Amino acid sequence: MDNLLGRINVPSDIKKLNRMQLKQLAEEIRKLLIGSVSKTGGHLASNLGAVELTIALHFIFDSPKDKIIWDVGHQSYTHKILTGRKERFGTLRTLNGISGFPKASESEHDIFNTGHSSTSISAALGLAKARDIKNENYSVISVIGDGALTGGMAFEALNDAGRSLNNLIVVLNDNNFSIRQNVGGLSKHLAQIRTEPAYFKSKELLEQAFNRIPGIGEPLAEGLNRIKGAIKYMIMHRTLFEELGFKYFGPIDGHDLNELIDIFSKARFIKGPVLIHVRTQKGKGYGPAEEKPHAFHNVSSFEIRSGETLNDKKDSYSAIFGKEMVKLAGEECKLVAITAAMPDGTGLNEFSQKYPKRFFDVGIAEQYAVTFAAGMAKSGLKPVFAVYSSFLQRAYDQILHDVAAQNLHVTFAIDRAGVVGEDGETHQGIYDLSYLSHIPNMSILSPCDYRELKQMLRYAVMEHNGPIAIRYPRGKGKVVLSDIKDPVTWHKGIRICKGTDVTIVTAGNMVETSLQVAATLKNEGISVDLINVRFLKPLDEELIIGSATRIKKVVTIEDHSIIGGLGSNVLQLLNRYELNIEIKMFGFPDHFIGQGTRSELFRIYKLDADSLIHGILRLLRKNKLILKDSVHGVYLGNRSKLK
Ligand SMILES: Cc1ncc(C[n+]2csc(CCOP(=O)(O)OP(=O)(O)O)c2C)c(N)n1
Ligand SMILES: CC(=O)[C@@H](O)[C@H](O)COP(=O)(O)O
Ligand SMILES: [Mg+2]
Repeated sequence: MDNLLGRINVPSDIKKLNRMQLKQLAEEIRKLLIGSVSKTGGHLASNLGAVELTIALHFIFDSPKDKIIWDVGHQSYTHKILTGRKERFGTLRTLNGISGFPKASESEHDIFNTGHSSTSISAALGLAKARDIKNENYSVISVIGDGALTGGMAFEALNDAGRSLNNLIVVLNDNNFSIRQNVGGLSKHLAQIRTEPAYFKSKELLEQAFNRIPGIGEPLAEGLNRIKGAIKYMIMHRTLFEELGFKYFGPIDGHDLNELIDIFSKARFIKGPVLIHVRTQKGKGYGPAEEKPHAFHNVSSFEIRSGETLNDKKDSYSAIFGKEMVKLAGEECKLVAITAAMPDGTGLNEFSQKYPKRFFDVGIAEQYAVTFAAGMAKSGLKPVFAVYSSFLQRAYDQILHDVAAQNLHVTFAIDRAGVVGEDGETHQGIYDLSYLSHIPNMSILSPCDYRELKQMLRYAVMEHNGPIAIRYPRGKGKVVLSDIKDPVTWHKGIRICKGTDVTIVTAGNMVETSLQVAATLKNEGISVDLINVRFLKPLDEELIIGSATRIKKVVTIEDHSIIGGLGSNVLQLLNRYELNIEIKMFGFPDHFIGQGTRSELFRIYKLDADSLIHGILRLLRKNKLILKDSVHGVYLGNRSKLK
């Protein structure tokens, strides 16, 4: 059979295909998606469900003149394939490869960068308003999933869009699934529309129906009209979207190209905001993904025949956190767990099964989750909100205003803290310290291994009182990193090894790297005073100042942005005590950190052990601690490191 995908170089090439060919194109794209994502990993299930939807959009609309905005953007792979990136598709999510999310810098067809949920309707409305002010003529389309629609921002935009006089198209891609089962009243509303479509009718259809009834059809008197309205409400429901001012079309079969093309071709000429409700199946066309859409939401590389991945999810900080939560819940009946649509990713699945009444999935609603937790804490419960670092960015004011200002005992289990890797810029969790450390009352910890995570969680829930955050990275860690077993005590750090030449202040996953650095430097005759602060806030002033004043050379190492991170906080500490001590900070610089594996990113940003050793040696050389003909003969053999 003729390979149709080979003929598609720009989206307008699709318009040359007939309906049968479009169907074939969909199958070719599915094959490419499965084959390629099985190697690179990625958001397979969502993309398999959006193939026909994307083809139909590009068949009717003229990208980039018409502007398509993908909410979250994790479902934009077919769009990428159809807009000139099929040859590079094998580089998806890899270092210097194409992004797993829309990126304006990558293509003119990627109108608006996304990655975090529920932004597309706001952005689309902004673009549509700008179009109208500038008297331009094009369509603006937001494609949003049923999960993303649970985010507050989506509602704020729907509320405003409902009064728009000009065309704006919202395509609701409803697969009845978020990363797991979707939750909440809205999800129920959508399910009702899906299963009882005749019960819900658009206003236009209702009007037509009533106008056909003799005697009522002609609007003879206002009174009659009112009666008509009352009857309508008795026998029919309108969708929420119509109540908000949208013209509603649906539910449409999102895998039927004819239906999709038909509705899109009409929608572009309608005045005012339009919502097209499309039903799709997450994972469509690939058995294992249809069966377990959650497992193929963001899958690592897998074997196509069996659908099996090599990734052992049980060996991760998230899994250890989840296990410890279950244990703690057995001891403390006030403990409750909250997630914003991420029960799998945060490790809370077992908790949700064992303690369903104490588990709350609030949907993609981080802001609400924080204030919800504040309410619970106010009433004496001990809420733990497990959330990814980058998604908690959303809830800054709720943390400050609702939790910290009232000194409420809410625990923030901040997963994916530090660089996360392949998801790239939007997902790197390297800003949480910057947005948390300046908040009064807040304590922040970071475990260096699984044992510390368990200790810290226990401390946070059982002993602490007030807002407290524990930040830990994506993926695996060591079970036990050092034999120091000190209990977690508020603001106390630990000295892992005592030294005389340089102080290293670090925490979390960078303790492991710093241990390697210290061991190599020791071989070279440099002795490191290695401090694991454990508490990133408040810092162990005595320990840090003691070491810094004794050695006078401080290095900080962190998996975080330098600005507002551990190094900055140590510098402020030295400044507060008016100590003029040299400090060198190793962390991420002031620009967005792109995609790549975590180890690639550490290497590029000189946060791997080798680069850090090199950096510290340079610093010491500058300080003339290491002389050209050092007494430590070893240096002579390693002088290249000092250049
Ligand atoms: C603010 C924010 N919170 C959480 C996430 C993580 N997340 C990414 S996709 C997703 C589910 C989206 O569901 P839906 O919109 O229905 O898309 P589907 O995958 O079902 O196609 C979640 C929770 C995110 N990207 N942004
Ligand atoms: C699109 C999105 O935001 C999530 O799907 C995220 O990619 C999940 O990341 P993890 O794989 O780290 O859970
Ligand atoms: Mg969905």
